[in-house]
Amino acid sequence: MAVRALGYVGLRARDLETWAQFGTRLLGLQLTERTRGGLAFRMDDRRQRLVVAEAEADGLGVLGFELADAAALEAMAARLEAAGVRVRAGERALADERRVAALIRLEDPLGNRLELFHGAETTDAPFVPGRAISGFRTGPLGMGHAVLEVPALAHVLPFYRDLLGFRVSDWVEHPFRAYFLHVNARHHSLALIETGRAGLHHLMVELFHLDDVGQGYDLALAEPGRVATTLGRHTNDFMTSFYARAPGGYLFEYGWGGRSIDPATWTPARMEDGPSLWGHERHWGPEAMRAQARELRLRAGAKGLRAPVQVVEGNYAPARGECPWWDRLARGG
Ligand SMILES: Cc1ccc(O)c(O)c1CC[C@@H]1C(=O)CC[C@]2(C)C(=O)CC[C@@H]12
Ligand SMILES: [Fe+2]
Repeated sequence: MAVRALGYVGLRARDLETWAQFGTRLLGLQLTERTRGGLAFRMDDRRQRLVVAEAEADGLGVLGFELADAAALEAMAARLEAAGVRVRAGERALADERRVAALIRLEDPLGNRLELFHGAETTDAPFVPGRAISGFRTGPLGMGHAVLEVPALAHVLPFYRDLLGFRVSDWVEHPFRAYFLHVNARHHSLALIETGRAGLHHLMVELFHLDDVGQGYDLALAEPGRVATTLGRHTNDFMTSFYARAPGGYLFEYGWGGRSIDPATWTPARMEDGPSLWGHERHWGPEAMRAQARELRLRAGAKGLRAPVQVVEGNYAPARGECPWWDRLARGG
């Protein structure tokens, strides 16, 4: 019955052309369709991962959460209805448009549209990215994560946690309140930040290679106002990322190196070390960055005393036999 992954996302945009450029040239998505007053993008072997519909206002259209099969979907629909949530069957035409076998439609307590589905269509046609990237880390981890701004956590958290079955990875109390929720080995597929507003804060997509993120950062830096934060690494999911302003006001987090958790043994904990090991500073442009350098140096020094992030063979740590001193000192070989 449980939600397995963030399967797809629908956005609403006033200017499709600008979005098409952003999606392909910066993010590296494959634009597959420009019809029905909208855009469709691929990220992997799925026929479709992101759709952008032409609309009066920019923002979130729908979050598509994936369940295992028809039985799981049916059980979830029954559970939601029993709890008093209005659930509508997705029409055949909508399922076709989403390229899934079946779906149900509902709204979260804030009115954000959700679709629960199973049976996403895949294709053997190769993924052709919009710029030269190695590819997106998806599969069982889903397409990435979504972060929603909420006026009050108390009105929304019980819905996702207790009804839809999302599990808490960790939470923050200062300087803002936020909850990070998982449904698979991705540290969070959904997060809720209490800002007093309602809406989409950001979407995160994860790349296979750090170079994809670094080159994306270079491209974003070349456009005035595109970069919202500097490159940085998060304390909770270890994601190395930067945030880009998408056309429409919300952000896209472009990341690499996120940890995989084991949901069976994970224990939720309060985050105490701030959002980032380093970086993720508000980006002001080159002039202001130079002026801010002293403060950044001090902050980097303070953060540098922290314990290292999880050591993963061949990734954060050299592979066995590759670096003798590491084998001796860190591995105790
Ligand atoms: C804290 C955190 C951990 C992992 C994430 O994937 C993630 O997006 C975050 C949120 C980071 C951070 C925030 O919560 C407040 C608003 C911030 C400062 C931004 O404007 C960009 C980064 C955001
Ligand atoms: Fe994020």
